[in-house]
Amino acid sequence: DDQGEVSAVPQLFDVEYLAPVEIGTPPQTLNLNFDTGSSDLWVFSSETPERQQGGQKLFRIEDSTTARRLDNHTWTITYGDGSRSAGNVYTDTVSVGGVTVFGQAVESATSVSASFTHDAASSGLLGLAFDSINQVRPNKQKTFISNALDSLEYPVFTANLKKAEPGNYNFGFIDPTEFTGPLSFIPINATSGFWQFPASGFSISQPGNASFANSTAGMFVPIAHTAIADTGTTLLLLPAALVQAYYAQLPGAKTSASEGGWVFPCKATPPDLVLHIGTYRAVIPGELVRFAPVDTDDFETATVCYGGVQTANGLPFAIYGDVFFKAQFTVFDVEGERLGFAPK
Ligand SMILES: O=C(NNC1=NCCC1)c1ccc(Br)cc1
Repeated sequence: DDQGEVSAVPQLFDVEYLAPVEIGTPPQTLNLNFDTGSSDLWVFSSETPERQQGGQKLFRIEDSTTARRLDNHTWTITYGDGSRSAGNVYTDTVSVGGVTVFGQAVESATSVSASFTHDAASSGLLGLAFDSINQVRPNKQKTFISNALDSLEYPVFTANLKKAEPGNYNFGFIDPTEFTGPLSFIPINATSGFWQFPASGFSISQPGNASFANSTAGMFVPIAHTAIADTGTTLLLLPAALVQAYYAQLPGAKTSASEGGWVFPCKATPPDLVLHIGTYRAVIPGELVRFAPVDTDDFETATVCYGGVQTANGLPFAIYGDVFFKAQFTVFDVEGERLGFAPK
């Protein structure tokens, strides 16, 4: 019986974005991690072993009069960061932001890996990628957005994440008050099951100088890459050559084996990173690259900061994670298989 100390690292910085989901009858509200990088809706439940629970609110299956076991179906999933979960499958009524789906597959965890156990705030995940990569067997199940599509005014959802404060996801409409410039759409390739798109490279601009971002002053570095839009990943993970070229512009930036990535002096404000996506110029302000202090708990006293831009080592794609969505309002056009970006 493991009596070892379980140290909880306080989540002081935008590690993940949770939203309330109502499951069952009467509705049980759980905060789930909305993840455009996966396609399973799974929850900590009354079937999750106590030793693997870490304070999460549980979906109590036996308390829902509309929960139905999907016999002989199971699921198992491994995420890009190596975290894992697995279990049984039920169908039940699920509501998100006033949108209700009857008969939604709700995957109950009978096993979760340590990083999920130690994340008390998250009761599971709600996948928003394409049905093709749902992990229920022998019959794949549909995602919440796939099931909800016909009941939405427009077949879209949007992400409006923010630094150090709540953001929001909208389902079925585009709220023009949530972004400033024009929306720029690009087609995605859904063959992989992800929100996948090509990017041509990057340029650099001095912080807060948007006009500079569009001028030729910040030379364009043509490091083309394939990316996925993934709200389930915290950082912006890019090809090593691109990350190296970016941090080369930041005095004192270096890779740290102990911190597991690129770090730099906290006193410096990194240059803005401009990602070239088709004709769209996605400006990632340097203050978002200044992701978290490393040697203390606050930016004012820390000397070393951890970068919000890191290398997508060993991954098949670049991962445009939450750091990206804090800078760009994003439309996920499910029916049109397009992504729309706008500054905000
Ligand atoms: O798992 C992925 N995104 N979501 C989540 N990560 C951690 C918990 C949820 C992921 C998907 C595709 C690639 Br390529 C890399 C990572």
